[in-house]
Amino acid sequence: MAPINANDINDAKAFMPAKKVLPEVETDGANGNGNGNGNGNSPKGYSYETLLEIANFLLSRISVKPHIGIICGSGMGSLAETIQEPVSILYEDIPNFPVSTVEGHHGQLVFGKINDIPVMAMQGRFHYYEGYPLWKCCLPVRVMKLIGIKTLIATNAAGGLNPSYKIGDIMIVKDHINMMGFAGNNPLHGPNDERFGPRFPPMSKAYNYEYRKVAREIAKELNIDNIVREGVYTCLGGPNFETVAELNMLKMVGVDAVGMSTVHEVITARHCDLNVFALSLITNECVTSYDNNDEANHEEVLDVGRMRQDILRKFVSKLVERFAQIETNH
Ligand SMILES: O=P(O)(O)O[C@H]1O[C@H](CO)[C@@H](O)[C@H]1O
Ligand code: HPA
Repeated sequence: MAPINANDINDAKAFMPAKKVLPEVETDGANGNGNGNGNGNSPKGYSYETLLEIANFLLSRISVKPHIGIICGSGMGSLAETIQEPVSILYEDIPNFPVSTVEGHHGQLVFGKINDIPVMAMQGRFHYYEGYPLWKCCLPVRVMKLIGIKTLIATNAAGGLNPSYKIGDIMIVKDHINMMGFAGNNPLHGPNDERFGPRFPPMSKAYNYEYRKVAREIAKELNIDNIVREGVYTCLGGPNFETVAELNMLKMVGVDAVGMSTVHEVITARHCDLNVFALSLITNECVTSYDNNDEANHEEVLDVGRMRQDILRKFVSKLVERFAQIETNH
C-alpha cells in the first residue's frame, strides 16, 4: 500500500466522529488514576520540600503554632467561627495550595485559639470528585504535620445507612472502609517518603480509642448523648449520591454512614503519625428501598449542618480542650 502522509490523515479525519472535549482533571500521566502531581510528570505528588515551603509560608503569617487541626465538613464551616483571635488565609493566596470549588466549603485556613488551645481549621476541604488526585486532597494534612499539629479532628456530612440513625445525629467514627482503596486509589500511592512515614502503615487503630472514649463522656456532659452514635464510615468517589443497590451492598458489609471524604485524610494523617478523631453529621437518611421517593441532595446536607451548628461548635470546643489535656499528660 502507498504510504500515508499528513494530508491523507487530515482527509481521514473528516470521516471520524468528532473528538470529545473532556474537562481537565489531574492525573499522574501514567495510568490516569489521579494519584499524581497534576502536571503529568510524576506519580509522586509534591515533594517534601514544596510542602515545607507551604508550611513555612503559613508559619510566617502566624505568631502561635497550632496543636490541633480541624477539617470542617460540608455546611460545617461555622465551626471555625469559634476560633478566637482568628488569622484567616485564603487558599488562593497560599502558594501551591488547591482551591475549594464546592458550595459549603469556604476556602480558607483559620488560625487562632479555641478554649485557649492553638488550633488551625480548614474551612473547606478538597474532594476527589472536584478533579483533585487523592494525594492533593490530603496535602493540607501533611502541611499540618510540618507545622507541628499533633491531633487531627476531621468532620464530615454523611448519609445515615444504619437504620437506627436519625437526621441530625452525630456519629463518632470508630473505623472506616476504604472503598476507593479497594480499587487501588490511595493517597499514599507512589513512591514513599520515609520523612512522612513508613511504606506500609497500619490502620487497625486509625481512630484513637482514648479520644473516642472522651468524646462519649463529653456527649454525656453536654446532654447530647441521645444523638451521639459510634460507627463505621465509608468514602465513595462521588459526586453522584449512591444507588439503592449500592447502599444495600454497603449496609451488608457493615457501613453505618457514607460520604465522599475523610478516609484518605485519615490514612494520610496516620501515615505521618497524627492522632485522629473524626465525626460524621448525619445529614440525610440513605434510601435503601425502591418504594422510598426521597432523594439525597446537597441543599439538605447544608441545611442540616446549619441546624446543628450550635451543638457541633460546643462539642468540638470541648473535644479540643480535652484532647489537648490528653496530649500534655502523655
Ligand atoms: O464530606 P464532606 O466534605 O463533609 O461533604 C459531604 O457532603 C457532600 C455531598 O452533599 C460531599 O462532598 C460529601 O462528602
Ligand atoms: N452519600 C454520600 N455523601 C454524602 C451523603 C450521602 O448520602 N450525605 C452527605 N454526604
